Amino acid sequence: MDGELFPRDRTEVAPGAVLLPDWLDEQRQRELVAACREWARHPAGMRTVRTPGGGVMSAKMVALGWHWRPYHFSKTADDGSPVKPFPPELDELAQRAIADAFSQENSLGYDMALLNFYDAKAHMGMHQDKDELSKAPVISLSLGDTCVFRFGNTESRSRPYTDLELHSGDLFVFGGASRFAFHGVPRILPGTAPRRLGLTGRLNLTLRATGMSSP
Ligand SMILES: O=C(O)CCC(=O)C(=O)O
Ligand SMILES: [Fe+2]
Repeated sequence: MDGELFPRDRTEVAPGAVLLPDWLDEQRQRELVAACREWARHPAGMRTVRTPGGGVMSAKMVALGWHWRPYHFSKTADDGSPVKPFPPELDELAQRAIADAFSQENSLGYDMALLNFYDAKAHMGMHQDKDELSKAPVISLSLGDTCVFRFGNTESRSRPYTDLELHSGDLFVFGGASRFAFHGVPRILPGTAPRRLGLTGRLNLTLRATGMSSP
C-alpha cells in the first residue's frame, strides 16, 4: 500500500526471526525490481518448478549463484545453461540486513539468491530451508503485493505458527533457533503493491549462504 497510517515496528516473531518493516526505501525497491526483471530473463531464467512427487509449484523461480531444484543446488539451470552469477552487491545487502536485524556482524559470505514470483493466486506450502550446508540466517526481501507469511515452529508444519503480513520493502530474517522453522506463504493480497513500483504480483528475494565451495 502507498503509505501506512501507522508506522509498523521491528518485530521479533520468534527467537532469531526478525521483521524490519520498510527496510528498503522506494528508490531501492525500484532498483531491485529492475534487477529482478533482468535476472528473470532466459537463459537460466524464471521457470516453473516441478517437485519430485509430480507437483508443480505455483510460485515461479529463478536462482543466482547456485541453481536450486527440489531439493539440491547445482551450477547448471534446468535448461542446461550455467546459472547466473551471484552479484556481489547482494552479499553487501545481506551483510547490512544481518547487521540491522541482529546488531552483529556476520562473517559468512552469501553466495546464492532465490527469486520467487507470485501472481495473485500463487502460494507456497509450509517447508524448511534446509538444503544449505551453512546455518547462516536466511534473508528475505519482499517487493510488490503484500502477502500473508506463515512462520511456524521447527518440529512440524502445523501449529503453533504466526501469520504476519510482508509488505513491499520489508526485510524478514530468520536464523539461530529459528533457522529451520517451517514457513510458507498461504496467500497474496492482490492489488496491494505500491502503485509507483509498476509491479503486478509479488517478488520475494531470499539470500542464502550455501556453505558450498564453487567447483
Ligand atoms: O516468498 C516468501 O516470502 C518465502 C519464500 C521461501 O520460503 C523460499 O524461497 O524458500
Ligand atoms: Fe523457504
